[in-house]
Amino acid sequence: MASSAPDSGPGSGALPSLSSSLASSVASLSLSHSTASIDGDALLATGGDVAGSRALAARASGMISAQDRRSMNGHRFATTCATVDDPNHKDQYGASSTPLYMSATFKGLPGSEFDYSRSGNPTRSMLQHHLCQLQSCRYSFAVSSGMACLDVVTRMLKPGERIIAGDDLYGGTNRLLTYLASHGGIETDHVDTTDASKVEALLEQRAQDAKEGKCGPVKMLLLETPTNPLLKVCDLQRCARAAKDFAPDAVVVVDNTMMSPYLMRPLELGADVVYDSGTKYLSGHHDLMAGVIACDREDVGKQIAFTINSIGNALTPMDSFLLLRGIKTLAVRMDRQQASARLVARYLDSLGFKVNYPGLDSHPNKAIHDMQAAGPGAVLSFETGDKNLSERIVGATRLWGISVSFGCVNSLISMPCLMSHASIDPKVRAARNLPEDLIRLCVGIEDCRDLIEDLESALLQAGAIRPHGQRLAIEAPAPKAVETAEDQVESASRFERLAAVAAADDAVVDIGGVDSSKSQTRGGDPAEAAVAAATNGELGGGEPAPTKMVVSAPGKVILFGEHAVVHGVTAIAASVALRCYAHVEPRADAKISIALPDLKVEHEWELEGLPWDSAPARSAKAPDALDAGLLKALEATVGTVANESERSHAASVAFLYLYMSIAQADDRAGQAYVVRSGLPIGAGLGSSAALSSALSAALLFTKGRIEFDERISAAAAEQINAYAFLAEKVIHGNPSGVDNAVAVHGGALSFARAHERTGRASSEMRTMRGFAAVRFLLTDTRVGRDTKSLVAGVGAKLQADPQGVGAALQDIQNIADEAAVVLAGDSSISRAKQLQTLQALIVRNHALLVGLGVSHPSLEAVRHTTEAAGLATKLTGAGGGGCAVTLIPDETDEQTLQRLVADLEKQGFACYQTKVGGPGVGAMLAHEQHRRRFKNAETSALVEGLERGDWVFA
Ligand SMILES: Nc1ncnc2c1ncn2[C@@H]1O[C@H](COP(=O)(O)OP(=O)(O)OP(=O)(O)O)[C@@H](O)[C@H]1O
Ligand SMILES: C[C@@](O)(CCO)CC(=O)[O-]
Repeated sequence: MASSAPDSGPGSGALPSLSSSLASSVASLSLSHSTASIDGDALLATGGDVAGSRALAARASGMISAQDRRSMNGHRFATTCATVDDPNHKDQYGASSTPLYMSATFKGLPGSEFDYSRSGNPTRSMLQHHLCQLQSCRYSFAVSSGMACLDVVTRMLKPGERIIAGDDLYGGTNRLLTYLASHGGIETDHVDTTDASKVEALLEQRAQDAKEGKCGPVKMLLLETPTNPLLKVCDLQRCARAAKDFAPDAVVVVDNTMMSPYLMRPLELGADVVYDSGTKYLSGHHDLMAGVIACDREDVGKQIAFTINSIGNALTPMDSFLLLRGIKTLAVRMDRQQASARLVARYLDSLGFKVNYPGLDSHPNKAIHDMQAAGPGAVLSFETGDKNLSERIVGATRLWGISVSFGCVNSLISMPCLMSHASIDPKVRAARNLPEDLIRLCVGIEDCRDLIEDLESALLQAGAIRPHGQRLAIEAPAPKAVETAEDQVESASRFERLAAVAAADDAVVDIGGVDSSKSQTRGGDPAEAAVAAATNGELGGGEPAPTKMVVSAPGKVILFGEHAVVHGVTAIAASVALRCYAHVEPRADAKISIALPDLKVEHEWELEGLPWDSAPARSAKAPDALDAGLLKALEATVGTVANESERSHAASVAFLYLYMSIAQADDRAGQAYVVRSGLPIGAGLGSSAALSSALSAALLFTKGRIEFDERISAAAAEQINAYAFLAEKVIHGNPSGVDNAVAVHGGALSFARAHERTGRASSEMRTMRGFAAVRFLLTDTRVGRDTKSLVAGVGAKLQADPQGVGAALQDIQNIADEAAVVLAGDSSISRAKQLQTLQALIVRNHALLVGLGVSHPSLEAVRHTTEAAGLATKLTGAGGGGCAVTLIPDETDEQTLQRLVADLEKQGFACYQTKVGGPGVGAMLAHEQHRRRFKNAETSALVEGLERGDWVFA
């Protein structure tokens, strides 16, 4: 048999026993090749250059499969894994499992095999013997971690000597090498090891430098393939040969953790030392830390044995026991994990992500990898193009645990730049082309269908992909039932990948309220969002208030809880991709004007003619309630204008109310506002809240009440929202605040207002991450109605029948609670189940709204039509006409949808599918002194167009 690790006696520093057969010669024993042979290693005794001849044999025959390869004991690998048998350590009771010797010391006469566990422990000896069998080598050592392996092997070097290593190393490896340079005088040159010619050139260069006394000799070539996390592959044999040619004294060390001895044997490819983090595949369960070193060279083996005994980092008995147990299933685990990893890689690849995995034909060094390894392994990484998007994907997975490390039976997901490689300076990461958006996947043994399903739902939820046909033009293949993992991979064809920027726009935005640390608002339309980001990112405090700008805010769709939310019940709503735009610029005269082209109205007022006496006292915060005196005065001001429609009258009063609440009485600078709506007005999609939010933001910005900072800050958003709520009150009477909360914050949220009925003291908002991935069809009945009177109507009903209406409100609260669980985005409910539940809740909620008297025959017609197509519909917003919302399940094919839309349009309704969960209020500056700050051409062009007057608001 092969010997186990040479341990040494306590404190002696001398070489310890090689095996129990040599138990008598403990402290003074020296290693030799013959002792290894004596120890039963007949299979290994192939001559002086064992590793070299193995390498030749391996290359000549091409790599044999991982399953077929035989171990030194003649068995195939999986058999060897499961068969722990050390003839020199037979258990006295015939225990089937290796006993755990939890003993620091052993009694006995000098010369006994074991005396002190730092130097030797029976459980560890069994493990090391087993590792020799698995790795087909003579010397194996088990230490406390993978990093401990590197510590041990680098201790072979002296100050002044050098290391050459790859440039895509594990963060911990990098950290230790940096430490060695600063504290040990051992410098490392990093090189792109995927290009062997670069390794050769550097070795040659350093050999020359050393000869000329410019630097010390290279004493170690440290390789890792495939690398972690980019899965870059280097030609081990060619690099090892180059080391022998140019730096014959250097040891070639390979970190084989990604492959494990099952898939790759670097000793057979010319390496002198191989180490594995045993924490990973060897143990497989993430329940221990261990490192394993293998080598065949006696001189190196001796040095390693000396170091381990001296520094005392040999593996503990307990961890040795656990590692031995884990190793028994290495082959079966790896087969399963690798098979699943291949499928996951194919799935992501077919969605169009850049996937790094040597199992894919697209891998640039696949041929080299296939020559030296028996499989691609179970770690892969992919890029999304956007760090935030990656964070959302990682956060949205449920089965994939967010964790560093790999090799566990459970699947893991991580962002190396934030986790395992965070210790590498960001500049160094950038220089080494480590993408900040990289996501690493470490595939476990779960059912691959579940893994892909979970990944798919996270990608959907994060806005990285969407079902084909979410924009009506695209044909979507009908979904196939998922029976096999292959079916699951094919499900990728049902989705299209969203461009990174668009994806960021699609995604749900975190909102303030409950978690203020996440409170951020974003810019508006895609282009506008870019402008807002570019602009806001550049303007610090102290900048003059902008004078000319466009502000926009989105409408909303309420999925559950309209009307009830006015009375304290929770509503669930999300922003839609239709927006209201407010353009403001200075006027030369002391007048203020507003144009409302959608309602064909324009107003102009002398600033001095406004009822300033009724204006509220200036306060830092928006007042909670309307000032009845000011309202009355403004109604009179607006009311003097002839031909005013009721709608535009309300909007005009709301505008003046905001103006006088935000501007100072002594502010004589005139302003001209133009407001345009991309939303149908008064159709239940929150046009009034979008108008109120856009006007509130435009006034607060231009009057210097809030500043541009890094984006629109949480505090600024809160101000915008508070004033928008005032304007909503003017238009709406008794709004709950949900519409303006969505318009300002964007995203998707559950909202409950403060209300005495429920005893809630302040309003509550929570992000609903699961909303973004759900598809909706909005149908506008084109029946006009007025939210103010509908809300008032429900209020009157509640007063007349507190019990009956109270019960309905409670039912709606229950619906919202159930929906919140489904839409929170972190439940363990499958997507199909989620959509089914939502459909049932939609039906229930609509029935209750009918009971509240806010439906309309046109809405019932929409509902009947969609019901016939098997889809659930409810009114959305105030009802009484306006819009209905229909949930479109993933499996709805495009033809069915087109037929439904045609059917609805035939009845005179207007249909559109819409994205939900996009950004909230956004601002675009046209401020001369800031123009040079705009970052990209697209942004500058937009602003120039605005200034040239390309934007027509009439
Ligand atoms: N672009 C606009 N121009 C002028 N007034 C507008 C504009 N957008 C909204 N409004 C004002 O908002 C009112 C419509 O608000 P209302 O609350 O009745 O409907 P909504 O907000 O579209 O629907 P819901 O409140 O059900 O979501 C209009 O009567 C008008 O006063
Ligand atoms: C009907 C209602 O619930 C929604 C209007 O979009 C009123 C409100 O919440 O302000």
